[in-house]
Formats: sequence, C-alpha cells, structure tokens
Amino acid sequence: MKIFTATQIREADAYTIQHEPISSLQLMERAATACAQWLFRHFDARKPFYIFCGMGNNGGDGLAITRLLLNNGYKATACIVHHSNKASADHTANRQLLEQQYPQSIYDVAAVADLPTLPPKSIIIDAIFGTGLRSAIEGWMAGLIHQLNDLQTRHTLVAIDLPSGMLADASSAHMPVVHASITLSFEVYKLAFLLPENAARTGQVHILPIGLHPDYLTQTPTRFHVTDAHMMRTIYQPRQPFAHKGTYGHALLVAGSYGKMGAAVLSAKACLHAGVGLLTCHVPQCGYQIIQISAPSAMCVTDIQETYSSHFHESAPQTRGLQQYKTIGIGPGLGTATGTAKALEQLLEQYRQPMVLDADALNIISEYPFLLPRIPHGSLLTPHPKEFERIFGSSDNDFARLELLSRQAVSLQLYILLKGRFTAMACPDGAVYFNSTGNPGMATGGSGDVLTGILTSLLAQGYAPKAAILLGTYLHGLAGDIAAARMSQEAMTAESIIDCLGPAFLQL
Ligand SMILES: NC(=O)C1=CN([C@@H]2O[C@H](COP(=O)(O)OP(=O)(O)OC[C@H]3O[C@@H](n4cnc5c(N)ncnc54)[C@H](OP(=O)(O)O)[C@@H]3O)[C@@H](O)[C@H]2O)[C@H](O)CC1
Ligand SMILES: [K+]
Repeated sequence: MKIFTATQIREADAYTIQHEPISSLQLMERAATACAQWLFRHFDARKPFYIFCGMGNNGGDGLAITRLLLNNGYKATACIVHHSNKASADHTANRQLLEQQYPQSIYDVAAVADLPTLPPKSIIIDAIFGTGLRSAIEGWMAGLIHQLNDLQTRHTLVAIDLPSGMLADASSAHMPVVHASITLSFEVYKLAFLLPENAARTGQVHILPIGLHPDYLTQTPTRFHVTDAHMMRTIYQPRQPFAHKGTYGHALLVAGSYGKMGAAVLSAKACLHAGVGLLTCHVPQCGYQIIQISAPSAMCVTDIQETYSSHFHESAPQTRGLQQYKTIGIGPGLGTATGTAKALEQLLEQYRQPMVLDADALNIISEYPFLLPRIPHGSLLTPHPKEFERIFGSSDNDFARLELLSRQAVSLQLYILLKGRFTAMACPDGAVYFNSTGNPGMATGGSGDVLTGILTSLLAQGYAPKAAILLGTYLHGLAGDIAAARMSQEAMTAESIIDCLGPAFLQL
C-alpha cells in the first residue's frame, strides 16, 4: 500500500472530484459515512458523543458525522471550535444542514473555558484539524488540546483522519497533539502513524476506504509504502516440483560465542525453517555440540578458538573458499572480540555477494567505521534503533532519522532495516517500506536472531535482496502474530516465532 503525503492526498481529492465526477460535499459525505458506520459498529446508542469540529474540512467531516449519528438515534453534540474566522465552504454547508435538522445540537467553543462538562464515558470525536494543519497549534488552541488530553483518561477519544496537531509528513514530537484512543483515517496510512514518536497519539489506526479515484492511487509514484498480503503474494515463489537441496542454496551462518550460543541456535533454526537448501554454521569450539544437538539439519564447522570466532574462512574448503556459499548471515551472539573484528574485516575482503549483517557484526562496524563502505552492495543490515545510532549517529526526531536511514541506504547501496513496531526498510533506490505485521510480544530476546536466520535463508534460496527483506520481515511478523494468537504476547518467545513460520508460509 502506498503512503501519500498531505499534498498528494489533496491532489487525489481533486482528481476524484474532477474525474469520478463527484462534488466535494458528496466526497465529504462519503468520508463521514465511512466514519459513522465504523462508530455504529463499535459503540451503542446510549453513549453520548461530543464532536469537536474545526473550521476546515476536518471540521466539516465532524459536522456531517454529528448529523449521521443523530439520524441513527445517537445522542450527539457538535462543539464548533472557533480557531479562525474563516470556515471552509463544505464546513459551512454541513453546519447549515445540521442546524436545519437539529438546531439544538450545536455548541460554540471560542475559549478553553467554553468546554462543556461531559457526562461519564462520553465518546469524544476529534475533528478539529486533519491534513490541512500547517504548523504547531498555539495560543488558546494549545490549551484546548491539553484539556482534551486530560479528558481522554476518562472518555474514549476518536480522531478523524489524524489526531489534531499531528503533521502528516513532518515531526510534531514537541507540539501539542491530541492523544487518541482510536484514529479513523481515510484511504491511506499517513507517514506520521508509522513512526514511534506518535505511538502514544494515534491509538489503534483504522484505514477507511472512501473511494478516492483508483487511477490517481495506482499511477502516482510514492517514496513510502506499507507492505501487505497482496504484495507478498507477488514476491513469494512456491517450490519447484523437480527441486533438490542444491536448488535452494547453501548458506553460511557465522554466529555465537561462549554464553551466547542460543542466538546462533535460534538463527540456524529459523534459517532452516524458512526453507534454505543447506546450512553450515561457523561457531567457536564451545558451540559444536550445542549446534549439532539443537539443529541436526545444519552442518557445523568450528573455529580454532574455544569461546569466540576468529577464523571464519576456515569454514570453507580452500578450493572455492567462501564463494561456495550463496550467502552469509553474520552477527547473532558473535561477540565483539578483537579477533572477531579482524575476521570480519577479512570476510568483507573475500566475500563480495549480498549478505546479512546483524547484532555484533553491526556493533563491530560501529567500532571500525572504515568497514562500512566495504560491505558488498545489496547486503541487508538489520539494526535496532540503538545499533543504528551507534553506526550512523543520532537524530533530533523520527522523521530526521528516517531521512538519515534512507540517505545511508542510497549512498552505501545497502538495504537497511530499522527494527521497530513498523520496521522501516530503506532501499538503495530511495524507497522505504514499512512492515505491517508483528506485535509487542516480539519485543523479546532472540527475536532479531530469528529474523537474521529468515533473511539469510531467503537470500540463499535466490530471492533478490529487496524481495528477501520485504518477504522475510513480513513472515517474521506474521509468525509472531500467529504465535501471539496461540499463546499470548506475554508467553511467546523467539522459539515460538520459529514454530509458527510454517503456518505463516501457509497463510501467504
Ligand atoms: N481526500 C480526503 O482524504 C478527504 C478529506 N477530507 C477531510 O478534509 C481534511 C482536510 O481539510 P482541510 O480543510 O484541507 O484542512 P483541515 O480541516 O485539516 O485544517 C484546515 C484548518 O486549519 C487551520 N489551520 C491550519 N494550520 C493551523 C495552525 N497551525 N494553527 C491553527 N489553525 C490552523 C486553517 O485555518 P486558516 O485560518 O488558515 O484557514 C483551516 O481552518 C482531511 O483531514 C479530512 O478530514 C474530506 O472531508 C473528504 C476527502
Ligand atoms: K482530527
């Protein structure tokens, strides 16, 4: 699914009005109807609704929603927030319609003191500002937003299109923004919803289709995307009937050190369960029995060192060297010993195909930044935010960090995956994809090691790096969602994610 900017959404609006054709007032009615139908399904008519309406079209939506609620027997009051003397044409038209039918339903708010006292457990609808907000809310309106956020603790707050105060395409981290429990947004995700700085402000996000013109939606190029099941069906390649284990590649996994062999086991198992043809694990000597017993389908080569790895190239017969491997996954539980760092430097000299670098491989790179440009083009890096910051530095806010992520992916010609609730995957061509699967149960030790195993597996099987990163991250989250549904977010572990990889493949 594409993510459009506020400007593109306005263009989509105008294109739909011109080409469907439909009047802007009818399009607003469609948007309001989509919201009202969602509200009818989720709230009963005993709850009083207070709809805070701004002077623009977001407010127009709110006025239309008020009328539709009243038409369906709900108790609803439109509180018109006079932040400006100018009302938009569709706001004015909807105010008139409401006044004609329900003259008692309108209440004017021109100062914080005008806020009505709300009965317990009211539903507050925030239709003050949407995509038309240009900058931070100031003055008495900022006070009103704070007041609404106080009320949010005792009432349910539903934002229309965007929580008021939130900018769709730029940071509003330090601005007054409504804290919604639910956001009902139109047609497409807004970039702001996908970044951690807004996690506490959007609540659950529901995207409601309002019939914007499909030609505009399909033909307009965008830089940001959200992955979905449809996209995965175009990427996934079912196994061939005459396949043998050589068809699906031989991967090398360099992982584990004394006390961290679990990371290597999790990565190896995930790699095998994601369909690799052959897997060799390179581990220190202390890890030999651990790998052989926990992952019997994998082969195991040991380093000359007992507790950490320092001679990765020994895992390859001299004739073809490391090139015999279709790809290499390196990092989980590896440690950052000087000998390991030296070995990573040699590995980057010898192996020039796309590989997967995670965890301690990234920590080594943050200590030896000259290694960064030596990573083969097309490789996949999977940092969590702290690892990302150690390598690339800090940013003022999540939008700035997203730009940094994308810039680095382009200049280094790498796929950089920044882990989070909506993992952001930056591509060398400047595109950024946000993963849509996964849940907070996956915020647990070993979950990242599982992802490294899956990505290594898909690269080994011949998926192109972009396909591997999109499909691998989606499968990882989907397996996590299946695990959470089976045993709860609390009880699931990284091993549960591996156990659910099979059902995740079956759902593709
Ligand atoms: N295609 C769609 O998705 C549809 C969306 N709809 C709804 O329309 C809004 C966007 O409406 P728009 O009128 O463009 O903008 P808003 O209502 O969000 O905001 C405009 C008002 O906000 C004032 N404003 C702007 N910045 C500030 C600020 N920093 N401080 C205070 N006030 C601000 C602006 O005031 P002016 O004095 O400048 O006029 C406007 O009053 C979208 O979000 C959807 O909810 C359609 O209903 C259907 C199609
Ligand atoms: K809003």
